[in-house]
Amino acid sequence: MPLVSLRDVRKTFPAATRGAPPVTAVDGVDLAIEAGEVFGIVGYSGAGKSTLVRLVNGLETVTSGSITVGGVELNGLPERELRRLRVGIGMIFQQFNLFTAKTVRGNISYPLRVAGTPRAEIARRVDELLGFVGLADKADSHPEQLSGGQKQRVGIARALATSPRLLLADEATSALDPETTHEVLGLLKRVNQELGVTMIVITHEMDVVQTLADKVAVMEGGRVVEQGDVFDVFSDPQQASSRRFVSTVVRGVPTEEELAVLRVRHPGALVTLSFSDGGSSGTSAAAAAPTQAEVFAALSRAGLGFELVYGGVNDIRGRVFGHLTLALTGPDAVVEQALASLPDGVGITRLANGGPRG
Ligand SMILES: Nc1ncnc2c1ncn2[C@@H]1O[C@H](COP(=O)(O)OP(=O)(O)OP(=O)(O)O)[C@@H](O)[C@H]1O
Repeated sequence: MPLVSLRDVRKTFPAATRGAPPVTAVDGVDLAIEAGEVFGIVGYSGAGKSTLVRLVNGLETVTSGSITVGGVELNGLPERELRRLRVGIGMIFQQFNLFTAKTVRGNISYPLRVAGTPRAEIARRVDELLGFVGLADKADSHPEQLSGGQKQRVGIARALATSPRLLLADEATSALDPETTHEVLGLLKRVNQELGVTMIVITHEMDVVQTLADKVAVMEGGRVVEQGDVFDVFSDPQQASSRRFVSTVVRGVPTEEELAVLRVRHPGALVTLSFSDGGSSGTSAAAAAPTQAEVFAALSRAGLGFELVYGGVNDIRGRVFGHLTLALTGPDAVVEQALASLPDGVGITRLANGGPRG
């Protein structure tokens, strides 16, 4: 049985102003999150991601549908039971949400004090957590004396204080610089792997999904438009709306603005070739995918001139996919013949000349 299960979940908020229609923030979502998994939820701002996690920890109630956590149905659960359930769910936030008047120790011990844990036990647990997040020397500091990364480590330690099975992270690294993001992601990975904590991670950052998540759901307009294994969804999204979102976060796909510049600079045929080598853990189909060298050799054999004008490679836990945009020079017939001669397994997107755009 999944640890978290959502069935046809809807959440509608009343209109903010009189006469305006109500806002459907979550619109018929089905998800199953297995114990031990890191599940990413991605999508544009306003897609309904935050509302979804607030429903999972019972901070909001569903308008219709069902959410179970550890087999317990949240809908209609009395407040006391809900509070008990929340002890098993940690949450971390973009802005850390630390108590500024409390020390690091005070922040981390807070959930344990609320839960009525004996003093000696609190002291022992907080020391353990300070060690785990690498802040033993900051126990008596106040949040304003800490860097952003250190604040988030306190946030993580506080969220773990009651030993939850589930951790919800809402844009937990979005306020951090890339290096600090990397550190915090490393810590979250340890939380999953060493402590076995299941995670739901909301993010708009590719690095986060790439580093942490096993599975991902793409949300748009309150709906999950696509979900599955991270590598599959990011290397080969099946739905137009997830393709649009994915192209904004993966490396190697030019933005509309960049494309406009490329089209001016390279008036001939422009194509993006997509590769997916699958890597060591790839499926047999992915492992048989052509290498870039084979593709370049096929283009040369066809007598086509080409120039690499844009590109990038994405590595998701050793499985690699990438996009290369080439400006092709040669008569139309040769371009067509060369593209037709490319080995199977190479995605071809025409960006200019002789086909649909984008
Ligand atoms: N309490 C509320 N009352 C009214 N409308 C709300 C409320 N909370 C969220 N919404 C609306 O629901 C929709 C989804 O919001 P939500 O914050 O869940 O999206 P999101 O994907 O998390 O976006 P962001 O990344 O910007 O936080 C938005 O249109 C938002 O304005």
